[in-house]
Amino acid sequence: MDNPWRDDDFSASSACEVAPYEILEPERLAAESSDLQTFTQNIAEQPYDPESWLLRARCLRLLGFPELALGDAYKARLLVEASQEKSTPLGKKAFLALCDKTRLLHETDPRLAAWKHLVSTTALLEKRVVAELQELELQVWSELMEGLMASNACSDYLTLSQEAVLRFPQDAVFPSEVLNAKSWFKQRDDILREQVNAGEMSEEKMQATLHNGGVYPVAYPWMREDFVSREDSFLDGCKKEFSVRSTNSTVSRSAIRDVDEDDDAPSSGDVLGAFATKSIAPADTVLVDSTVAGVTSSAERCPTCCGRIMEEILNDCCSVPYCSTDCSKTALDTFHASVCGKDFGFLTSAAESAQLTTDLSLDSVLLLRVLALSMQEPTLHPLKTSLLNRLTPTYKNDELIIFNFPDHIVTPIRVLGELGIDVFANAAYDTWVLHTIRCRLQNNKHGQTLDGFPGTAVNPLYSMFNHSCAPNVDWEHGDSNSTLRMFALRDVEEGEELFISYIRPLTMDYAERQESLLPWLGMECECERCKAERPPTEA
Ligand SMILES: C[S@@+](CC[C@H](N)C(=O)[O-])C[C@H]1O[C@@H](n2cnc3c(N)ncnc32)[C@H](O)[C@@H]1O
Repeated sequence: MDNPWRDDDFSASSACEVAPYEILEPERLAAESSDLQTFTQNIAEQPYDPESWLLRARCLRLLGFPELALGDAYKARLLVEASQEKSTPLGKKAFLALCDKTRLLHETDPRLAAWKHLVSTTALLEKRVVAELQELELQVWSELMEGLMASNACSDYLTLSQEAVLRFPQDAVFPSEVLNAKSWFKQRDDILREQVNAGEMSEEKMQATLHNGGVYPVAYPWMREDFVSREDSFLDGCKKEFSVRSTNSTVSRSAIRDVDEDDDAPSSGDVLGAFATKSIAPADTVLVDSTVAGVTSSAERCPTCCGRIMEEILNDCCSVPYCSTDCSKTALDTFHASVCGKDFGFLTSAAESAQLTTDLSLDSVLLLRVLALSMQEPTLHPLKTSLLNRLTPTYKNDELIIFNFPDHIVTPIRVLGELGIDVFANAAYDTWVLHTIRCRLQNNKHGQTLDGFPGTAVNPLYSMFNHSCAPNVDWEHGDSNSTLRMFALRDVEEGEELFISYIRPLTMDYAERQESLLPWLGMECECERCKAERPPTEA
């Protein structure tokens, strides 16, 4: 966020259905984006001052990024609550930060000169800060509610406003927030119920929509170019990975998203795909791809490959069992050191009750794995580490990415804390980084059910395959682990792009396929079958 703001293709993530976001007028935008840099700088200098986080939260919401505003407002809340207790190291640091700031302001701001006597002794200063904290706390809760509204998190808004009324019974405003939230929730419930009754929406989707908010996945305007697209060196490295795993395929630039029909030039954009390097016969293996980050609902499977553990293999450091010496070594080399001895029971016990591969509790365990992997490449920014650097999100997307406060703000911040990352002082794991990681995972992970246990995984080479509604490749994995075998569905010629299908069943008609694919593609499917079936008005 301390990088200069890229004005060119800035779009907001806010998608509030009750008060749609409007991009600020240029002058206001310039002022807020400059404030954003100032607040970011203030946070870098004094990360434990809750007020700086609150100010930046407000600024981020006004700029159209409520999911980030909520991250900052939640950090402000944690700091306020800790400093009210003062018993923890965090509380002491936060209280001290506020005391220092208050004293300095009274010493240097001419408008406060007349009030200097109010902070002239330590006891007076502390009394003043305690009063400021009460005021700050109310502002933080109000900001959280604003953020929840702007991120469409109607259900969380209702819960938080009800909590606010209990926590601040004297406050005159919070009861009206509850009324607002209830009326919004009912309105949403009625609209969705009508869609279910009309057969336009499944009951399952209705419940997810009712209880979750959503934001547009966007490239944040302060992101460096190499966070938005991958360098050529990545392509070279990925070609080498293919050459180890496959005798008949490689990765190269794909023209799948080049919608300009007259342009015959190879794609210059950052869109890659898998290609046959020789002819491939039906059922022949294209490649075998082991998972780098796979999780299941069972705590009893191998942490590395999600396989069954027939004979327990242990490392020297702790009693976590693996299914093989390869897996125990991979764990040590790539992620285990970051989690060893730490308690993530709150995540794994939630995941154990997952019924579907899309359960958000599985996503949280996957996020933990990905963070643990990135921490073992400490010299790189998390978004540049070997797994995350390869994954692309879909930014040009009219479809919202699910967002809710417990799963996407509270849990990730707790996970980072358990991993030993100071979420206040370590900007490398700021909320925009976490949210970008989520968008990348969302676009590249796949569901897996092993021996009846639902799970989710990212397989590094599989994630390079584009989609076609008439695929020439399919993939399978047994119950034994998350390793995927990709195989040809028909004769494939040398040089042909290799496509899998992201959706099932492929018997769906054109419109149904587009709807199912939108979350992944963010545009109409550009495969040959869809191009041929596209209704003439849209061609
Ligand atoms: C799993 S990734 C595939 C590899 C990706 N092309 C890359 O460069 O890393 C999925 C993304 O590829 C693009 N894509 C794949 N199939 C597509 C299709 N049929 N039409 C348009 N875009 C497609 C979309 O941007 C999608 O979000």
